[in-house]
Amino acid sequence: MNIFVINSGSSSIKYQLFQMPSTSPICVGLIERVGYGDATITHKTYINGEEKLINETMPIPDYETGLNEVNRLLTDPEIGVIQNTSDIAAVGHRVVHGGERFTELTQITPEVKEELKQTFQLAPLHNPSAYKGIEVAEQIFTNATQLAVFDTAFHQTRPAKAYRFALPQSYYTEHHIRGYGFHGTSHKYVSEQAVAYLRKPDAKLISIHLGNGCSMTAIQNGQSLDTSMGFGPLSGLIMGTRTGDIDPTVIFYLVNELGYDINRVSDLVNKQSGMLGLTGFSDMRDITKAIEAGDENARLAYDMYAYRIKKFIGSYAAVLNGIDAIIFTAGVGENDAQVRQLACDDLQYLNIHIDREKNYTRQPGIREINTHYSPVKILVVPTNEELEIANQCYARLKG
Ligand SMILES: Nc1ncnc2c1ncn2[C@@H]1O[C@H](COP(=O)(O)OP(=O)(O)O)[C@@H](O)[C@H]1O
Ligand SMILES: CC(=O)OP(=O)(O)O
Ligand SMILES: [Mg+2]
Repeated sequence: MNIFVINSGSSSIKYQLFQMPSTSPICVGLIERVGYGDATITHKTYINGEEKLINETMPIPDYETGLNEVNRLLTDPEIGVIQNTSDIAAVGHRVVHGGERFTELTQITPEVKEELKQTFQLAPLHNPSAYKGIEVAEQIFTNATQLAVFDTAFHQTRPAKAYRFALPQSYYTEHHIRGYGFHGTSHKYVSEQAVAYLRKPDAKLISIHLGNGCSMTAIQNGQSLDTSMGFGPLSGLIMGTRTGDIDPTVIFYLVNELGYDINRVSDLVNKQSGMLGLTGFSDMRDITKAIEAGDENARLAYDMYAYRIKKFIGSYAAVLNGIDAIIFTAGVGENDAQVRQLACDDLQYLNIHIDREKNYTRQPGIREINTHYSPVKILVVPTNEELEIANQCYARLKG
């Protein structure tokens, strides 16, 4: 059975085609810079043990164009991996925000789509593009079962004391205003990998997902106890273009004193802030280059980014009453040794000892970067949200 997974992000589309139940990827792809004239497609296929790589740069104005390009590559007579789009049994969609309504994997129906539209305001960078991905996939993969896997689902186990806000009761009961938490599919996947690696099902884990969006989760017995993102994917850590935690008084000031309307505030805190606002770059590789070139703003932004992570490590050590392992994952977490170093340095009090040499040595797969005497393990665990989604979809189809 073939399952196709689409992970529509704020400016990227990640996709993978899996042969199930073996979980072998038949094709893995990434489109970056959707919405720009110079979008790039990286499309890899794996057939009979042979890997082929296709790189293309072209204008991709929207998600529909992007997914049609993916369809073209999948079914191309020469390099295609499927003969016909009906060879795909299911399409799994990553949907970032499920609100209170969607707490587990859900088959997409016209009613579900209507309800998904109600979530656009809650995750404006993500849910509209996921919705678009669903609409296009329904047109391309007409015979496939369309399933949605929500980032918020894994965080359903959090206790009320962790997810409730200190607003009057009715804001929760009538308007469902509460913390939801995101990147759940990734936190679930990497924490399960870590549990298997440690051979400790009740491990106390702090999972640190550092991609474009960034979040941290405290996990025990495979369950999320607390997480740094809230009502929408905006709070907590400093991110590529999002502020993370800021004092809400700033927003009153922008509106009342500087005359901003609320859409401008939303654009500012979601799209113009974070590392982009501080340095002019949202990609950590560009920021590292700027630091090497002596850019003081980039240095400060980088220190702020790591400092915020360190503060959450301390906070979640308290939530968990101890730590067995810290997990770094996603684009920055897996690749940026200096961020890991700064976030874990000087935490001896919490029994965290990072090994500089191991940290800076690159290796594929799960790896341990703590010193041999460190009571707390520090792990780099590559995430694979698409594989986690494919596994969940397969389990549902098998009944
Ligand atoms: N070698 C690297 N060094 C530092 N940062 C990297 C490296 N490779 C990727 N990144 C960072 O990873 C980010 C993307 O991570 P990813 O997990 O793919 O995010 P998302 O899924 O949110 O798009 C990029 O913005 C970039 O900052
Ligand atoms: C929820 C979220 O921020 O997702 P991403 O990191 O893919 O932007
Ligand atoms: Mg991501």
